[in-house]
Amino acid sequence: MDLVLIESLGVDTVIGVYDWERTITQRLLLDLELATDIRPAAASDDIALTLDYAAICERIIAFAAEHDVALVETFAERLAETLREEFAIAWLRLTVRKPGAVPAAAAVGVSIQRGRQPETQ
Ligand SMILES: Nc1nc2c(c(=O)[nH]1)N=C([C@H](O)[C@@H](O)CO)CN2
Repeated sequence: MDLVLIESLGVDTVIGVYDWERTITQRLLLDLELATDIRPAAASDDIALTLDYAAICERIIAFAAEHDVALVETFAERLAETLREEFAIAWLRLTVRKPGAVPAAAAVGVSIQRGRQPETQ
């Protein structure tokens, strides 16, 4: 299985369960592993035949700016659904970290996998 990677993408969004969190934006850090067969793009050197990580980052940043939820779980689930609808992603692992939410921890968050993991060839 081939993966397109996005590591530590910083996005700003309104997120949190407490009243004070409804009045500010907070930064989330996202890691994504996106399954796709990279061989057609590699053979032709054509961006149209792979997942364009720049376009996906841009979409994620816009998604974060226009959404407002309480839980990181909700953010992760809705983002994964949106990306799978809009891009040809067979399977993804999405990790959402909320740095500073718990002062004693470097970050807290969730990691989800959605879709069908392609067979390794
Ligand atoms: N499993 C979760 N636990 C908590 C969340 C969350 O989104 N998922 N959120 C909070 C608060 O918003 C916290 O991040 C504020 O510091 C608490 N627990």
